[in-house]
Amino acid sequence: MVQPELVDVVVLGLGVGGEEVAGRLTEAGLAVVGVERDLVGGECPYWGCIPSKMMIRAANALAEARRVDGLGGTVQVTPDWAPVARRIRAEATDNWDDQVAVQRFIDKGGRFVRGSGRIDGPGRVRVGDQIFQARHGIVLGTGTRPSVPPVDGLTETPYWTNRAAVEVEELPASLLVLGGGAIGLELAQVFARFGVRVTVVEALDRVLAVEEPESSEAAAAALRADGVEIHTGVKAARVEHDAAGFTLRGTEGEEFTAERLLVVTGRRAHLEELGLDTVGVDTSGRYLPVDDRLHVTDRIWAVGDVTGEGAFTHIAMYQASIVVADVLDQHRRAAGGADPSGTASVVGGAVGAASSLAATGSSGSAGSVPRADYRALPRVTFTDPEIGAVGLTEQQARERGINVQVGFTRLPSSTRGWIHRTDEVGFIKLVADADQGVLIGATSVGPAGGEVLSGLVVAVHAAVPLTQLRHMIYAYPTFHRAISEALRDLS
Ligand SMILES: Cc1cc2nc3c(=O)[nH]c(=O)nc-3n(C[C@H](O)[C@H](O)[C@H](O)COP(=O)(O)OP(=O)(O)OC[C@H]3O[C@@H](n4cnc5c(N)ncnc54)[C@H](O)[C@@H]3O)c2cc1C
Ligand SMILES: NC(=O)c1ccc[n+]([C@@H]2O[C@H](COP(=O)([O-])OP(=O)(O)OC[C@H]3O[C@@H](n4cnc5c(N)ncnc54)[C@H](O)[C@@H]3O)[C@@H](O)[C@H]2O)c1
Repeated sequence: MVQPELVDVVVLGLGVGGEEVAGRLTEAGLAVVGVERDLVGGECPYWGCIPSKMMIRAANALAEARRVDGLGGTVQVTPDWAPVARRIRAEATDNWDDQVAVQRFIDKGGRFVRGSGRIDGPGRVRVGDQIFQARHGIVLGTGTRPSVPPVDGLTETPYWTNRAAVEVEELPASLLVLGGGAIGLELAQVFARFGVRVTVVEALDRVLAVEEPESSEAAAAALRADGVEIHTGVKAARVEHDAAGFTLRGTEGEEFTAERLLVVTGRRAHLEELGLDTVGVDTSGRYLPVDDRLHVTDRIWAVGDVTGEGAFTHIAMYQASIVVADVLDQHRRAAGGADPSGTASVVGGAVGAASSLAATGSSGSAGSVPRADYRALPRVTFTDPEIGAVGLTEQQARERGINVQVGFTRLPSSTRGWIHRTDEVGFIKLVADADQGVLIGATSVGPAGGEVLSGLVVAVHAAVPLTQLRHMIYAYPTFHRAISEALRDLS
């Protein structure tokens, strides 16, 4: 029988959230074991946010160059994927090697274990034949994997997920994109701008259906302008693959063909793999429900995509800071002024520092542990135009029975939009709670929609009174000045 190693905390999954928790707790002097089966950093740096935004940056540069005609001369644009693929390998992913990230954690004093971890009773984690007993508890940052719909024939075909799309070195002539959400739209536009014939097939009646209907329209219009074919309301029935490529058939007899098929129909947490049954946690849901300090149950926390609070890197980081504060608070209480690391084994040289933390009392009391608050959750879909949103959509607000006011303005009718020649693209939409006199949601679509959003996030987060927002000075002629127009339109 293998003896368990006694440590302070085990972090299972070192993606965005887990890496942050493990690193900061280690820096604070706790004995931390970080377990990762794939690459330290997770989806975002290797197959998600960062490489996809490098692709978008390149595609937008092509699109911007094409806009020179009629504004300042003529430009002949010849797309070339090679520099994009090179940049993703060399600058973003180190050819999908996480050695630097692993070493960073070890240098902080953490103990790194490569492998698939599983909970094995209270406070206990098993990785292969190693067992760790965590004195303070376990943090789950195990993320999600692509959710592949049960379409006849699909799993037998060599379809792409986001990983293959990011790793591609030679572009196909044509691409079918199943799923018109954030990933589908961002990647569809990139590939279209590099000359790929792209078709998006979406089951719902509009793309980007989680956002305002006006956002869906703007995204669809922009992609169509780039040559993307968009089909909504299609229920995929069957997928076939042969030497010529893929055929996707819909339940109404629709037929779409392309050289490659990219499946981006959402993500799924694989809770059944985590051994949560050994601690009495129900895993029948889609995600792992957590309270506002990210507790799943006693001494088990979760961060990031696995919590289902929003699949965004900024959510994982936000939640990580709360977990770090909560674990340190628990650690200090457990120490009771004595050397708290005395009962834990020496892990990666971390021993001893925990007592200095207890002595300085630097992390505040239980009352100071911040609580998670998602009212002002920002989202940005990095299509061109960017689609930024915060808080509730109009429909969500109405469904909650709020006395809603809506303000809307089109960017092309603002001075900056007109100068910039945004054509028919871009708008600001505000959703206000008329009784409270504050904004509870907003959408900003335009060339810098994600950046313009920041002021609106502050307004929703801090519940800035509408009277204050109306009496603010908005620089002329900026894109964000359109917010003052939308405020005037609130009714
Ligand atoms: C194409 C794409 C583009 C995106 N763009 C953006 C963007 O622009 N902005 C944004 O905010 N978000 C974006 N996201 C979402 C973002 O990548 C995720 O929200 C983020 O990665 C979540 O971090 P996480 O730590 O929860 O999970 P992950 O990053 O998924 O990490 C979880 C880690 O846990 C490991 N793991 C799982 N189970 C175990 C186990 N049992 N034992 C050991 N290790 C385990 C996995 O190997 C993985 O490394 C994008 C995602 C994709 C796919
Ligand atoms: N810019 C960003 O912040 C960014 C970018 C990419 C991804 N992400 C995150 O990653 C998450 C996952 O992205 P995603 O695009 O895979 O998921 P998503 O849930 O955003 O979109 C999936 C889309 O696929 C559709 N769909 C589902 N089943 C289908 C089927 N059988 N046939 C056709 N369409 C189907 C859904 O209706 C939906 O529109 C997002 O929720 C987002 O939080 C964020």
